[in-house]
Amino acid sequence: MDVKRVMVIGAGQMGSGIAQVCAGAGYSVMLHDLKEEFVERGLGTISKNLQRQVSKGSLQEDEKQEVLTRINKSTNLDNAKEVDLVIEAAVEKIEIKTNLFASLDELTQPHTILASNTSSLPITEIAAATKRPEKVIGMHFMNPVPVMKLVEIIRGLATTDETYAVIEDMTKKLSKVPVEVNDFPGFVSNRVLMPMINEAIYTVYEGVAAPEAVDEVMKLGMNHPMGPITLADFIGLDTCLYIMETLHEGFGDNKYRPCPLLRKYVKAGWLGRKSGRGFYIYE
Ligand SMILES: CC(=O)CC(=O)SCCNC(=O)CCNC(=O)[C@H](O)C(C)(C)COP(=O)(O)OP(=O)(O)OC[C@H]1O[C@@H](n2cnc3c(N)ncnc32)[C@H](O)[C@@H]1OP(=O)(O)O
Ligand SMILES: NC(=O)C1=CN([C@@H]2O[C@H](COP(=O)(O)OP(=O)(O)OC[C@H]3O[C@@H](n4cnc5c(N)ncnc54)[C@H](OP(=O)(O)O)[C@@H]3O)[C@@H](O)[C@H]2O)C=CC1
Repeated sequence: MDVKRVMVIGAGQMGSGIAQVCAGAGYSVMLHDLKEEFVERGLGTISKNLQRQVSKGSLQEDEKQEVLTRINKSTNLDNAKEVDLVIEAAVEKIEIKTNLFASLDELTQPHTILASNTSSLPITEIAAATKRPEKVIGMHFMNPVPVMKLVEIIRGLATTDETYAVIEDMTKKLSKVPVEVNDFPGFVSNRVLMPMINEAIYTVYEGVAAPEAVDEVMKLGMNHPMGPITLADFIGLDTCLYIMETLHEGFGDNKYRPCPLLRKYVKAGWLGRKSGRGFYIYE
């Protein structure tokens, strides 16, 4: 099957990045969110990123316009009937994803592949909400999508080799590197990354060091491009908490208990960079 038309669900930081790289690689993209203002915000981010490339001379102005014209707006899920692939990048909540996938299964054509950009949730459970589990797969991009090379591809229990091959091929067409992993909580990326971030938040919670000091230790001592507290703010503290909850529940192991300070910040609406405040304050 040849993918030509893609719907990206969720115009947040991940969905807008995914839409940008798909349109940049020549795919026709529909960017979908619940409200027009969210889609507009996502398009604004894409336009800003492309403009940065124009300013640096790595993209021509007419190429930027071409990329933008390949992205259409959607606030009606019925539009999914027009596409060959859906990439879902809504919030990291299992009930939101299973509801979306059940609706998409009804709305889309039989050949359409349904992919989720989930960070940690079981692909097999998302697939079970549909009557086409063989065409459901995890396609996990990294943030910021236009920059990061990895796409972790996750097979659910019923995902066929054919579905895998289509997604692997598309990942390469997006100039990304696919890595295949199995369906266990947090897959590989967040099973390794998120406990480190959670532990870094514990060091702040327990008064071992200030956020700035924790970040400096990991940047200068371990050569990480961003310290773990800055990275948590960058990912979104809500997303970090949901991933820790998935690991905790999925493995039943106390070593994955989310730090109470992380919970407190999310309850306060301090979600990190995207809400203007997390461990740090953003203008
Ligand atoms: C939670 C999950 O499920 C999985 C995840 O995604 S976990 C998060 C994974 N991501 C990371 O770990 C990111 C860690 N941070 C980094 O790698 C770097 O800090 C960074 C790439 C984000 C920025 O790099 P930097 O060297 O500090 O900044 P800068 O020099 O300004 O940017 C480097 C390039 O990235 C681009 N860039 C930076 N931020 C960007 C953004 N948000 N969107 C698009 N492009 C961006 C810049 O335009 C620049 O592009 P060129 O090379 O073409 O000039
Ligand atoms: N942040 C990261 O670093 C990474 C995140 N991911 C995963 O990508 C997904 C999205 O994360 P991210 O982009 O950071 O989150 P954001 O909060 O930035 O964006 C999510 C978007 O999805 C919208 N949305 C929520 N529910 C629905 C729905 N039912 N239908 C359509 N749109 C909906 C939200 O709208 P509203 O604001 O109204 O809720 C919001 O605009 C999550 O599953 C996350 O785990 C994967 C890799 C990295």
